[in-house]
Amino acid sequence: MSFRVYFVTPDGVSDELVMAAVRGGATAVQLRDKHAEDAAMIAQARRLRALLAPLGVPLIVNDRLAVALAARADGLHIGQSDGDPLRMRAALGPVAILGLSIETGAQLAALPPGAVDYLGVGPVRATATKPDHAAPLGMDGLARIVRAAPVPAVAIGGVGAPDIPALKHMGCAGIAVVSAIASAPDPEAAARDLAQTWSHA
Ligand SMILES: Cc1ncc(COP(=O)(O)OP(=O)(O)O)c(N)n1
Ligand SMILES: Cc1nc(C(=O)O)sc1CCOP(=O)(O)O
Ligand SMILES: [Mg+2]
Repeated sequence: MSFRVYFVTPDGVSDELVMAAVRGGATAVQLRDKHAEDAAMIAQARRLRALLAPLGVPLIVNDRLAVALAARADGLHIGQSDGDPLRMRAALGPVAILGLSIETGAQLAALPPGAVDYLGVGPVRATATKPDHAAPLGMDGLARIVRAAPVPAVAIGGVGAPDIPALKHMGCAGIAVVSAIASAPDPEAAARDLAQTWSHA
């Protein structure tokens, strides 16, 4: 799996927007909707999985283990207060992709060995997309965590194309973005710009 351009969806995302991001070059998709009913999220995750699987693009579900299981998603992303990673791993099985948010060096130090496949590290900067975000790490704080990470780490929170060279060179496996794609006038072109910038960095 490649996390180079990891599209994290805004609430209420359309299937069309997700597919535009993937046409542009998004390599992974996280269905994140903080307000949808479980049933609606399961239905959308099933549709997206059917569209994305033939393209080799994994679908990760944010927060909701039951949705990930019901939709046979490729994986689940959890935060520090979303449950025990070891319990999630046991429920998902060994093949599923499990991601965990890391906001501090102390959280990284407490990571149970072997529990998760990747880390989402952030926020790099303050972002209106997640009003309850932790204190921004800045590039230096991010680099300290990324360099110590035992599994691939993606940068999240207020990041965009201009950050890519620095993030790639510090060792990030990719960038996870909402607004850099979803709020762009042309989401497909924005995803293409992120993917090409990553390739050339
Ligand atoms: C790739 C990635 N990294 C971090 C997060 C944030 O997860 P969390 O801290 O659980 O916050 P919410 O997204 O649930 O608001 C993420 N979703 N994806
Ligand atoms: C979903 C999410 N998690 C974050 C974290 O720091 O864990 S920041 C964030 C929102 C990222 O959106 P944008 O790319 O628009 O800044
Ligand atoms: Mg969460």
